[in-house]
Amino acid sequence: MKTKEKTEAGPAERTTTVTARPEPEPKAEGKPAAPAVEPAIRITGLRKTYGDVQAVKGIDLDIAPGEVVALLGPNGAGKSTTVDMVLGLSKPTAGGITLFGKDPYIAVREGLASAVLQDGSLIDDLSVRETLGMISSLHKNPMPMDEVLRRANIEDIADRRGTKLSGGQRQRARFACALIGNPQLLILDEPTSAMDVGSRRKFWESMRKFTDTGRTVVFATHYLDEAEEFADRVVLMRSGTIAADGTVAQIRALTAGRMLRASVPDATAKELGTLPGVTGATLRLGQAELHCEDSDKALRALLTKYPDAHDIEISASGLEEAFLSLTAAEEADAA
Ligand SMILES: Nc1ncnc2c1ncn2[C@@H]1O[C@H](COP(=O)(O)OP(=O)(O)OP(=O)(O)O)[C@@H](O)[C@H]1O
Repeated sequence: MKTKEKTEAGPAERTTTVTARPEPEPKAEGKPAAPAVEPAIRITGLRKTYGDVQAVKGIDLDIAPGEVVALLGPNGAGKSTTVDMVLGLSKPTAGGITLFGKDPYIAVREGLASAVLQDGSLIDDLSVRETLGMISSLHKNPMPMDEVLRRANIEDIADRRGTKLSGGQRQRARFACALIGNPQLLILDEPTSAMDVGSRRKFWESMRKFTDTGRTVVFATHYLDEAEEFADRVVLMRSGTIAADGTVAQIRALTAGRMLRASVPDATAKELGTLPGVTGATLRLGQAELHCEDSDKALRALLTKYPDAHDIEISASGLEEAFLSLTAAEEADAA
């Protein structure tokens, strides 16, 4: 595993890159026979422009077979545009993509790669089972129907038509459509956005079983807890570039420092923000969150100035803080 930090010159293209590829697990018995040498996804110099909008500004990315990668970024960062190109649904303006060494269109046609997209639809006049049966007939090595229904947690709605499904049920049915071809690479664009808490949990349990078989998953999400819990690597996009790339721990570490939380009566965020050791402060209903470069110094200063402060907690900065800090850099660049 190698770690490297790189800061490029131009502000719009500035990139903090931690390259840290978790070694893929050795192949267990029964794992799909992916070609060992080819990356599951190789992206080189990828660009996409829509008129004046540069949605993707020249990104390079390798994803190894067996990796589970979360694609994060604020709205408009270029995640969906990248995913569409990876799946061969839209053409790059420049650059190249291969999936297991093949053109994306061919890899998808051969059933090597499959996707759950934000706006995919089902066939309204068919039941979920019938739709799955139809898709299954197009594939060489489909997953058995019972296994798909179980993995996608849709056994109870298999005989319902597409029109009779709720948003979360449709999302699970679309997941089943992606699974039925038995793909080695699954790409998910905000896969749980319409799901309730229970369905989200079941979805990720099922996904864990899927990746335990050595397959590759790339998912775009706005739920940082999903990335934190599930991904072994995070790629953070910002303004069409890759702002950070590494394990969750490495991305977290990009925002050095700690978070000090406390109940602080009679304070203002401005005063708290000027305490020694504190780099930023928020205050809501007496609950303070202090971003600290030196939490020991900050704690001493806090208790000296506010002896009534209580319920104090100090923790390492989380992925959310890293995300906010790395995307705040974008706002600063834009200003
Ligand atoms: N078909 C299109 N025509 C013109 N501009 C587009 C098109 N699709 C995307 N864009 C623009 O490209 C940029 C990247 O959009 P994209 O949908 O890839 O972002 P995203 O990271 O997926 O955002 P979100 O999290 O909101 O889904 C945005 O500025 C968007 O407005």
